[in-house]
Amino acid sequence: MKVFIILGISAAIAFTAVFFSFLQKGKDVLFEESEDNCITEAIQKAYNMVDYATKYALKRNIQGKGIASPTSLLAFSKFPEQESQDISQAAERMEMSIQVLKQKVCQKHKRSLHPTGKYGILASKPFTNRVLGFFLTDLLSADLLTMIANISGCLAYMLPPKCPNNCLANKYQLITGACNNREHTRWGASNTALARWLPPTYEDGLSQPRGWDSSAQYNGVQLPQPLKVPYCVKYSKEELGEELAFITVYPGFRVLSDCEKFYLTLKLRKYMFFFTQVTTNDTLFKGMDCLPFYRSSPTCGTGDHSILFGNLSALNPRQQINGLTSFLDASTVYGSTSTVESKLRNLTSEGLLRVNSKYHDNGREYLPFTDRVPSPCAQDSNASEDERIECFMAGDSRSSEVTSLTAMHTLWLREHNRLAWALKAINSHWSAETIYQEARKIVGALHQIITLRDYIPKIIGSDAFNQYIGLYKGYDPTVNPTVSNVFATAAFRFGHATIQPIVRRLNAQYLDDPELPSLHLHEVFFSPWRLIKEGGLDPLIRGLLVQSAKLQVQDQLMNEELTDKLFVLSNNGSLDLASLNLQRGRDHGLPGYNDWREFCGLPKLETQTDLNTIITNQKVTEKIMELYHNPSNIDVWLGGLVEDFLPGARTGPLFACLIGKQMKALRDGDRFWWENDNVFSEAQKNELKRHSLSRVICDNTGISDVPVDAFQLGKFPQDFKHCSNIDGMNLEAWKEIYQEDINECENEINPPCSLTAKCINTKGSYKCLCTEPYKLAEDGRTCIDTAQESAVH
Ligand code: HEM
Repeated sequence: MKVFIILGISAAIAFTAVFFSFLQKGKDVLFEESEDNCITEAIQKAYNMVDYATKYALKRNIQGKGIASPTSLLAFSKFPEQESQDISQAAERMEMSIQVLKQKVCQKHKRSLHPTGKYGILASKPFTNRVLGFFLTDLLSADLLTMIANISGCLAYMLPPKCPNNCLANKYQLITGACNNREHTRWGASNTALARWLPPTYEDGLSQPRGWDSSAQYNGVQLPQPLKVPYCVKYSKEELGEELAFITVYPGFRVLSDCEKFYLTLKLRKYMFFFTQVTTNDTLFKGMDCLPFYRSSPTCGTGDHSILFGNLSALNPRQQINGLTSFLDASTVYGSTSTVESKLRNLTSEGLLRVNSKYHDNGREYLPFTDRVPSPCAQDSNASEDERIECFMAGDSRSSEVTSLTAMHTLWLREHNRLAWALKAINSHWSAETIYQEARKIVGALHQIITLRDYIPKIIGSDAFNQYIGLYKGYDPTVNPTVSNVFATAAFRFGHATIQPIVRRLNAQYLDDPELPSLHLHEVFFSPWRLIKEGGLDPLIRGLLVQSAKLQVQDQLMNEELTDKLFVLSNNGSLDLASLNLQRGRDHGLPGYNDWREFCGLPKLETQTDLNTIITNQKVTEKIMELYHNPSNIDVWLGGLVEDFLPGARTGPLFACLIGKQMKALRDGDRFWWENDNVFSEAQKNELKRHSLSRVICDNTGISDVPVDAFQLGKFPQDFKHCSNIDGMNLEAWKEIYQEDINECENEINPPCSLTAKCINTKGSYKCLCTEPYKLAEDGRTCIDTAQESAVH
């Protein structure tokens, strides 16, 4: 005992000495370097700015009084949960410190500029001759740099997560998606950087978006302002329908939400408003100098502050955080962090998700309301002041963005609870945790099946599906499933061209209902009250089943509802989804259209004639060339969107390639993919395959007739089937044969182990153990002396 006390005291002394020397060193570094208070002031200033912005600016934006502006609504739908906020804030503090230090004239420390210096190397792409200021590592000591990293909290988020190695963690995906890959534990996890398939193109090589510097030239010309781009895609004519049902849009929406969400960066940096100046001709945005645009938050250790985490050769340009898990694991239903998950779960029930305690839909559940009140969702103008209907809460904060999307979120909440009840009925001995996890696992598998089997082939066509995705050959731990930046920021936003501007609500005969007239899209933005007070889920879902998705025509890509009226709840401003998409691509440093075509092995397009080989509508190519002058300058979202479709597809070759490659990575790099060995039993897999979105609708709404394939547009009644004829899974395959465990060791009459061995009971069996120097004999029940045994031999 004494030994331990002495050791303890020595350790304490040693620790204190190290601790104080560290503090002293830190103090020296901070205060000696900053006799003129230059550095400490700069850091302090940066921190104050970030903390102020976090506390007030964003909050004010989100919780303003009166009718919410489009920007507040966008902010609300992208508002990060606490854990993600902490990470974003750490990264912001770090980046802001560096920015302030860069701007601050620390003459005493400032060395001569490096005309071809370290930034010069970076700036070679595309601005070799730009002098971007003195290099910061020349100015700050390594100790101080590490200290800034530490103080900001960034270092902590760069360490690999600890992976639990217990039975539960091996059976069910962690809520954050971490540890799915045992070696690369952060692959696909929430709150990590989006993957880069091509190096980013920032103007300064690190973080400045293309087009920020209005004098910068690309292939001899300036890039067009994003607000000019709706000119190429916007239209206001009557709708053209296509042969897919409008509901096709919503799995897409779900996939995206499963995959990524960007956090708002703080409204501080001057290039917040980069390239969104409104020109005098923009009648739509009259009276506004610029459209607000929040940059996506950087991840720790990238962008301006990457210099802190390595030498120059390892410089790390700005990367963006993905707040959700990358995996198709239904994180839109369950959340991507344990904090959100525990808000969504009903922890006192048998594995259920929480439901709305105030409102019901003909006896069926609604999503619970958000706890971030008052939320910015629109209110019924006929309702009294105190009868507020807040935004809903789901695994993804965008669940209230459009009423039809809310309906789909609600459908999956109900499916989880339906499964949980059914599993409990089959396996009464299961704990609440097992029921919750098993139901979650099934819902995750259904998301995977519906996405990959029923949805993606219709989007990229069967040829591209076979080329880029193909048959499943098993889990490949070398594949990184992390969602790529180009997928999130460009390719998967093809969906914005498939949105109908009208939302229909239909009665049980699938006819327009005079009580529930059709609505314009802008009338259903952030309006959960419409769901609750205007007929619930069923009329909306019927509308999605018989209304066609919008046909994508090259000169009619995005309706005015999305370009002129995005998130408009009153006349206090507007957003435009087309320019947001473009700006986002530049904010994320996406290379241009031709770079991505080359990445996919598609020929580079040099001239308008080349463009016309893949975009048959010449008026469109003319407009594009008028804006961009050179095909290489085209922003990838626009270029990919206007390409002619592949046969049987809803995208052209570029987006088919990018979506296909992403889907393959999401499938092959997922250890918990439903088809992987030992994730489900063979019997369970066979049952899962029988299920479909149509069945989910039948089981969770009052709708009695549906098409067999919910995505294929059909006419009622001839193309519809009664729900009793729609196939679905039989949960008996999840029945666990439970036998009460018999403790064999208690059998005194016929003891399983000899008297020399110790008997240990195990589930369904027993073990006989011997202690040294004895070992178990071949009969498995007697202990023999090893010394005697070797003497005999
Ligand atoms: C009425 C329907 C829709 C509306 C109002 C809508 C609106 C938005 C908005 C405002 C953003 C954020 C823009 C930014 O600041 O960068 C966004 C992002 C995105 N949208 Fe849509 N969208 C809709 C449907 C879809 C569909 C059908 C798809 C795909 C099939 C899709 C794919 C994406 C993707 C991949 C992102 C980026 C990821 C994210 O921010 O979560 N959207 N959408």
